[in-house]
Amino acid sequence: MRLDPFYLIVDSTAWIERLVPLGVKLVQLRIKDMPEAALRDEIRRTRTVCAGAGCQLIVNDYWRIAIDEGCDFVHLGQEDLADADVAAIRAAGMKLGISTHDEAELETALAAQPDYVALGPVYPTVLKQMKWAPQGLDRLSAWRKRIGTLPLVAIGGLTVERLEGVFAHGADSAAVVTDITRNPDPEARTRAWIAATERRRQPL
Ligand SMILES: Cc1ncc(COP(=O)(O)OP(=O)(O)O)c(N)n1
Ligand SMILES: Cc1nc(C(=O)O)sc1CCOP(=O)(O)O
Ligand SMILES: [Mg+2]
Repeated sequence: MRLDPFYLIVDSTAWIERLVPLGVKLVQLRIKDMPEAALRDEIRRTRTVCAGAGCQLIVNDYWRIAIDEGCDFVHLGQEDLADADVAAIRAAGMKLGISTHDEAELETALAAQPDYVALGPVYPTVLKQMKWAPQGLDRLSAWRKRIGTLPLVAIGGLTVERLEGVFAHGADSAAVVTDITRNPDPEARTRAWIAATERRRQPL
């Protein structure tokens, strides 16, 4: 499996309706603290938008709802994974991406036979408080050596200007939130990400 080199992460269908039509091919819906009925509605609407745009949707955290709604890819962190029924995720035919922040987490993730692993935060992030110091680029290279050809996602503090560094150190895909959503012109910044990753993009 190949991941698009530009991995957008947003917290609403509204963002997805706004940015996916620009040419985004890989997006994660990462919603926190929403009542279940509203969450289901967001996932359902996002799924429709992504299907129409030929964009791979990855649902963060809510693997049960993702199964119910016929989604085909979920992302889980280590705590999510500990509570999840990976066999049920697989039985539903879903792909699974897993977060890692240190070697022990990487071993736990690999034991679940994921479809990608994410390493973060590569750079400092302002999105959420992290208990890990920034990993740095050499850590990406170490992950690349350890995981062979398994897709590797870099996340945390990424910007257009930092892309070449993460790809040169072994990342297949670069995940981003605030460089786009807190940019004064999110559409222009999305186009800049698409352009900067164009030569690494392959048709889905
Ligand atoms: C691509 C990607 N990498 C890492 C994360 C973080 O997942 P997690 O550690 O479960 O934290 P939350 O995002 O759920 O707060 C991610 N979502 N996506
Ligand atoms: C959601 C998330 N997970 C991370 C991890 O390291 O697991 S870093 C992160 C935040 C990414 O946002 P930004 O691109 O704004 O830094
Ligand atoms: Mg999570």
